[in-house]
Amino acid sequence: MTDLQSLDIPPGSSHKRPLVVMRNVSKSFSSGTLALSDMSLTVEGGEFVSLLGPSGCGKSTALRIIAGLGDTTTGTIDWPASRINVRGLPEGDISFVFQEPTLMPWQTVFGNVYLPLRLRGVSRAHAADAIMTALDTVGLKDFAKAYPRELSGGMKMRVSIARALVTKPKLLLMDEPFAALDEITRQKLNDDVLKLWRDTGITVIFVTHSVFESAYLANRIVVMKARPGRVHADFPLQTSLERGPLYRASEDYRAACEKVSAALLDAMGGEAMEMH
Ligand SMILES: Nc1ncnc2c1ncn2[C@@H]1O[C@H](COP(=O)(O)OP(=O)(O)OP(=O)(O)O)[C@@H](O)[C@H]1O
Repeated sequence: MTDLQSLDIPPGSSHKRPLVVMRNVSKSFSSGTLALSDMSLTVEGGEFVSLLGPSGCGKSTALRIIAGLGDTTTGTIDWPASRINVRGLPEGDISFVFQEPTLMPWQTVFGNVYLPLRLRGVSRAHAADAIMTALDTVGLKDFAKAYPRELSGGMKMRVSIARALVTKPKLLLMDEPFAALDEITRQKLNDDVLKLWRDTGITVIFVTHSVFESAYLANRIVVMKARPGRVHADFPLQTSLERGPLYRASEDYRAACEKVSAALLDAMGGEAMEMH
């Protein structure tokens, strides 16, 4: 095992400047709901951060604000390592994967993955290599001509991930992407995302309700507290094991689940919590 692997840091990742810095962000909706209050979070290049917390604590709101899909009421989002466009966003550097795969049923897998490049004016012929590489990354190279209706739920989610990767983003934002899938498919996709993270050095912020999923995936856990949403705990999860079947059966993983679970329980003020 190399030194990098033992530190659980993917090769090729940059640790010089933070990728994104969220400073004292508050968000009020017109309904009067204060969804986030004074939230600060700095994410370094190459991290796999899991954002975890009780329902309604503002996880999706925080992720959407980072993606530029919603404004802050107060506070700032900075991108020290990126070139910023006129909208204040490192547009090409961010991709978002939602809970639903949101594929266009009338388009093939290839056509669905092409969408972000089509929106940038790239011709189909010029985009073809990037599309096939993204499909290869998620194991769907042989399904380029298939339509979404021919795919299982897990395969549709893979297409959604390929579509997010086709622009080669630095930061992948994932909002409970596997919550609707069965447990075996979810575990398989967890392994696929880990492989992707290790192979590419991409930075991931992954929202989940699941203690088990966050303890399996992340090398940093950020637990949020509700009403109003804010960061309650922020800690690293390190292991000398590569995340995979051995890790899933290990004492390190059991201890990680316990640690994450205790932090979540604390964020919920000791309310009864079901582990899932
Ligand atoms: N567009 C909106 N308009 C008004 N209120 C909103 C809007 N979006 C979210 N909220 C409210 O903001 C708070 C935070 O919501 P958010 O969806 O970010 O939480 P969450 O932690 O992602 O929840 P969950 O885990 O249930 O998905 C909630 O009280 C929610 O009702």
